[in-house]
Amino acid sequence: MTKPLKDETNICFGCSPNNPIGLKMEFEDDGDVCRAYYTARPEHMGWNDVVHGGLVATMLDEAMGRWLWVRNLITMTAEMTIRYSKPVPVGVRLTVESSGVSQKGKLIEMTARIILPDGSLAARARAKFLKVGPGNLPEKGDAE
Ligand SMILES: CCCCCCCC(=O)SCCNC(=O)CCNC(=O)[C@H](O)C(C)(C)COP(=O)(O)OP(=O)(O)OC[C@H]1O[C@@H](n2cnc3c(N)ncnc32)[C@H](O)[C@@H]1OP(=O)(O)O
Repeated sequence: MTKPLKDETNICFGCSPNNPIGLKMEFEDDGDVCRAYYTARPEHMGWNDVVHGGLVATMLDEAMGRWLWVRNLITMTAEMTIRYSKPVPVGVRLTVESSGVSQKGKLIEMTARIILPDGSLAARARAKFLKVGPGNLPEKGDAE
């Protein structure tokens, strides 16, 4: 298994509780989906109570990276496309979800989305991750 994410040497900007300026996202696995409930803070704002687009990308990247990490897939983000459909407000409970799409050799395609409290889709990402370590994408429905 990969290094535990709660390890005190983990200072990941997205998920570590040890990074004083990090997002501190907390994920749970729900079958084939990795999910975080996250409320962005005022310091995450671009302007006008809207979360900075780069941090929206970070949340999506983190969700996909996390999905892979807990499945022992050691990867790096190689490409990511984001559709920003609605402004993501600070101070509201967001649902950030990711799932695996496909694998071809070292290339793993992933998807992620941010859902607002009213159930509408605010942003979605498609990304390619390149494997830099062992492991393969589980078949759909495979339990952890
Ligand atoms: C819990 C943890 C959560 C973490 C979430 C955060 C994750 C991150 O943000 S990681 C940081 C951001 N990403 C990076 O810094 C990555 C920087 N890039 C790199 O290090 C390298 O380019 C890396 C590792 C992606 C690929 O390097 P390397 O293995 O040498 O790849 P390379 O030889 O160029 O390509 C391998 C194959 O993949 C293909 N490939 C590479 N990139 C792409 C792409 N974007 N799309 C399609 N194919 C690609 C190449 O064409 C090549 O194919 P083939 O073998 O058929 O010729």
